[in-house]
Amino acid sequence: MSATALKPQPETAALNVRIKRLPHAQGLELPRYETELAAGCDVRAAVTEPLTLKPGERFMVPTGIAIAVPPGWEAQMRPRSGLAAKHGISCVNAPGTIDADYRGELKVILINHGAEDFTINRGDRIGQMVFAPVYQAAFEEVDELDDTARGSGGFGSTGV
Ligand SMILES: O=c1ccn([C@H]2C[C@H](O)[C@@H](COP(=O)(O)OP(=O)(O)OP(=O)(O)O)O2)c(=O)[nH]1
Ligand SMILES: [Mg+2]
Repeated sequence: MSATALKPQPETAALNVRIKRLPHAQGLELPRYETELAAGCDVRAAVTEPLTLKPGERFMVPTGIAIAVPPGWEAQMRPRSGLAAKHGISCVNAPGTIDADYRGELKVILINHGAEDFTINRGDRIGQMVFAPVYQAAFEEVDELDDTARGSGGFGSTGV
């Protein structure tokens, strides 16, 4: 990759995404990129009252928003590293997959891997969405696949 290609390209056009605020998200910030070149935009908890996750507990936390991901794209719902490092909070299904044809409320399936109770308040930034291009595969059934050096070796076959 050339040095030019490695430079940030702030002029890159953003992806247009329609977003709908649901009634229980009144007054909440919409997803936002916290820094100029952030990959993920933070989504907020649209809980009406504080929600406490005990160690080991999980909960589908509402975000109060619905989006229309453009065809050929997906949104990934990912954990925030600060919550993970400080409190052991993650997404059970990380990265969550938001399909381009999904129109329901976005939820963040949080789990408390920490040793302490963790309380989520209305408006807390609980996850981040990353938009990525996707292809659907056109599967072609065959009797044999081509040989490779790896073959069927996997799951640690190259050592640790
Ligand atoms: O973290 C997530 C993951 C998924 N979803 C929503 C959007 C996604 O398009 C839909 C279905 O997700 P997925 O395909 O991962 O779940 P599934 O268990 O396969 O459900 P379905 O049968 O509805 O596809 O649920 C979220 O709101 N948050
Ligand atoms: Mg699915």
